[in-house]
Amino acid sequence: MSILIKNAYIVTMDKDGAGEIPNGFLLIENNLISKIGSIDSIGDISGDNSGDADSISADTVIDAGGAVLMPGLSNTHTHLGMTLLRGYADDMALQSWLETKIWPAEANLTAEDVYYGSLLGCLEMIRSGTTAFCDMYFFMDETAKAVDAAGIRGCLAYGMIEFGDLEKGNKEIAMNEKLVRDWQGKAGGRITTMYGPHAPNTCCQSFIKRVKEAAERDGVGVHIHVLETEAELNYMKENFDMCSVHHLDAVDFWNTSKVPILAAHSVWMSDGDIRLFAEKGVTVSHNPVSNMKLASGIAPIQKMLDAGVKVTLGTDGCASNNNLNMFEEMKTAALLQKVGTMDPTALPAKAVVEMATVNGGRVIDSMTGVLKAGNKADMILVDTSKANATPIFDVYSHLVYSAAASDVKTMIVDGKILMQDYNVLVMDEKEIMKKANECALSLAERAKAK
Ligand SMILES: C[C@H]1O[C@@H](n2cnc3c(N)ncnc32)[C@H](O)[C@@H]1O
Ligand SMILES: [Zn+2]
Repeated sequence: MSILIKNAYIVTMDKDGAGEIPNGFLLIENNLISKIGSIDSIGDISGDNSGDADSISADTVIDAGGAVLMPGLSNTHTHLGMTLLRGYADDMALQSWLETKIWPAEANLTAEDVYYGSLLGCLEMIRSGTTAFCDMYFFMDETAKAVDAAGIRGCLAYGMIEFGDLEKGNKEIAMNEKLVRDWQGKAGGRITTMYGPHAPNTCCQSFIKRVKEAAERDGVGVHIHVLETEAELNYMKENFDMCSVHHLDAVDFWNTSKVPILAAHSVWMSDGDIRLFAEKGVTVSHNPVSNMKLASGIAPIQKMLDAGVKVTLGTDGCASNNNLNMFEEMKTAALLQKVGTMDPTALPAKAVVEMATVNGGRVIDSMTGVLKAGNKADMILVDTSKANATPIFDVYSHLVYSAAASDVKTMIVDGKILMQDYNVLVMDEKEIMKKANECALSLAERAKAK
């Protein structure tokens, strides 16, 4: 199978390579990018001198019509099944939101709920340009099945909460071990796994240490929430005389020499915490919309980037965002850093696009996030024949400040077309929305009845 995309404005995100290719073409063979270049210089790239893209043959030819062709976006922190709880409880602080609303509702979740919630999430991601995501939730077999069916890429962790209860901890770890055993590398490599200890204030230190050892044994990463709120910071200081980062550093948790660590939020980081994350090579998933909605605070992202921390972008779950829109997330990330530091030069547009593509891609699959020959064929076309795309002086500025998620018209993941010219080819949209809505209403009914 081969696909040729021509007449595209290619944003490769390849720092050492092509950069932007205004009149570009890209050839996909099976699941890989095999050629990429400028139509104007095609003789140099294809090896023949016929001078136009038509000289490259492909099973399918997509004329991009001047649209932006770029790496698919990576959403590095989600709880996909929570699409069912979109708008279930708003305008609250994290702790009371979790304890009085979200956890009681989640106690009623069924496998079917998470299956349809995950499919709905995949649909929303396809429509808004996200080709890959990192998840932490429950009934993860169901999310894996949804990812398999939808054709996107997912890095799945089971969300473990043990509150220092050894017996519960054993059960939780066994669930995550099973997820790794059953799904690591499945769906042609589109599904990978991680361990998901929920947070330093919901899992005890010795449990998190154990989880890290299991992850190292299995060769998969760890996805954890850390320093999301000031309340967490205060709780850790009161109970352990240390912040969450140092509390876990005491058991060498942040050491990434064997497996990667993905730290969601990292809002209440001290300068010392930032240095430690930079030294250890921890990746931070910044989730600005959720942080603003729950009034958790402003993560010092520009400081982290300056210190050399790897930073990616995520939406968090649909109950604290309340969508999976990475375009909205990119714009919010840029605006929040600027107003948070009172410096309009903080987090410029291109740095944000890097977070959402190169950096996020690297966490999920090292062969994604950049459009170059040899990488996996995960990409999107962003329509530029729109009022909000006229004119475009700078493509990164356009993508961050004026593009809309609904401008994404085509998506290819692992060499397969999932959406073409706004038509989703991999699922029955109406049916999935109907099923997910039924599950959501029934879940809310069950939660209320208790
Ligand atoms: C995996 C677990 O994480 C919870 N969860 C969802 N959103 C957040 C957040 N912003 N911070 C901490 N936990 C969260 C889910 O509701 C689930 O219980
Ligand atoms: Zn979260």
